[in-house]
Amino acid sequence: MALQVAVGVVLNSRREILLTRRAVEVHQGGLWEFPGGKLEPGETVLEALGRELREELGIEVTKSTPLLEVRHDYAEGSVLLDVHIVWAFEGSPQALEGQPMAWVRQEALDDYAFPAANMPIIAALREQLADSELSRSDQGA
Ligand SMILES: Nc1nc2c([nH]c(=O)n2[C@@H]2O[C@H](COP(=O)(O)OP(=O)(O)OP(=O)(O)O)[C@@H](O)[C@H]2O)c(=O)[nH]1
Ligand SMILES: [Mg+2]
Repeated sequence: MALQVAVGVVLNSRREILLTRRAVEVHQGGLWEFPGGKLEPGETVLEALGRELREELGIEVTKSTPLLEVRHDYAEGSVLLDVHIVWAFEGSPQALEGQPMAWVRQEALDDYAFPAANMPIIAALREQLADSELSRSDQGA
């Protein structure tokens, strides 16, 4: 069975994307990722997302929407990434686990090295952001 993982694409008011870098010694170490982590027994994806972002960044998610689910088979085992866009949160994100952190514009995501499972996330995110920009300009925002 695939390891279930809750993943958050956290956006700020400038529509920049929060990336953190995985520690060198862990699975997919040294690569950039979206914050998140494994579901604990009995937890829903949204509960896990809230807990992981609280633990890793010290923020409270106040608005999120599902983006996509990605299954990927690594040599070490399969993961099922349940990815949500975090449109709003309380608090100011800090790298509480000492991980490097960066706010990155969508156009600059190609400059960062991600785990292989993340490629479809970035494609879906770009579509979603393009759609939300269109609806924002429709509303004169
Ligand atoms: N958080 C996160 N995990 C990802 C991403 N892409 C990806 O393949 N993964 C994989 O998902 C798995 C679980 O993520 P994790 O290591 O963050 O889990 P966690 O926070 O619960 O870790 P812990 O065991 O240190 O508590 C890892 O095997 C990781 O390589 C991503 O963008 N974000
Ligand atoms: Mg994690």
